[in-house]
Amino acid sequence: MRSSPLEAEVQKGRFITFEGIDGAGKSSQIAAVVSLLGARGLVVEQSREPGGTRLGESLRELLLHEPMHLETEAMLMFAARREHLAARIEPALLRGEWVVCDRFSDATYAYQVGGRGLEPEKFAALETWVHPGLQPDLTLLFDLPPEVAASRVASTGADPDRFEREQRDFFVRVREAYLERARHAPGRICVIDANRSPEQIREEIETLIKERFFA
Ligand SMILES: Nc1ncnc2c1ncn2[C@@H]1O[C@H](COP(=O)(O)OP(=O)(O)O)[C@@H](O)[C@H]1O
Ligand SMILES: Cc1cn([C@H]2C[C@H](O)[C@@H](COP(=O)(O)OP(=O)(O)O)O2)c(=O)[nH]c1=O
Repeated sequence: MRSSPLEAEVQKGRFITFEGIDGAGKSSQIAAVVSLLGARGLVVEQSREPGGTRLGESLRELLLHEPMHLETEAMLMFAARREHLAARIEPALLRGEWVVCDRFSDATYAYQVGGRGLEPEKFAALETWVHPGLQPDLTLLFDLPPEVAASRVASTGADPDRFEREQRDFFVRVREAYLERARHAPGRICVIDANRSPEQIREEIETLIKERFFA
């Protein structure tokens, strides 16, 4: 028996992504959103890019540590994403589950187009190839000055990867590309001022998610 449009709507899974330059503070906020959704009885699939599958995690290792041509980098990001979509994201959404993902294609636009200088047409061709017609339902873009983000990354004491070792102007370009992408998709991408306390940010995100999905 076919479900009514209302039932179909209720059963439909939602796709939420988190974006921002390295050190923006996404990680702990993702955990808060996952528990907020879980507390509503929703089944939530949490993942990250590059990664999310065994193959994707192997590609992540290469992407984060192995020097490579910028087009190789862009294509490997999308190769990992293709696998991730097929193996996890699309099946979860079809089951009516919610997917919360640390980064998606906006990161490729920001880092590879904005940061590295990949031609936007090449990015658009890959995006159309890999996920035609699919975009997140909501993207939370954590925005803050690169110098603040860099000092947060440094304070973790962890060995910086290939991206985290980039200089300030790289992150200025990445940030600008993210904001440009947000200007083109104002209904999907919400810009969050990430240069505030974790509590203030969490409150804003909780309100936003309640208004967007549960009002
Ligand atoms: N709002 C915040 N204010 C100050 N420090 C923060 C904030 N959010 C996160 N941090 C700290 O900054 C560092 C990077 O945060 P993280 O969540 O790993 O960033 P991301 O996942 O965006 O790279 C961590 O040490 C974290 O504790
Ligand atoms: C998904 C994606 C990530 N990246 C970069 C951004 C990050 O520097 C890096 C890994 O992202 P992330 O998991 O946020 O790093 P960390 O766990 O260290 O906070 O990959 C791209 O350059 N393009 C992409 O498409």
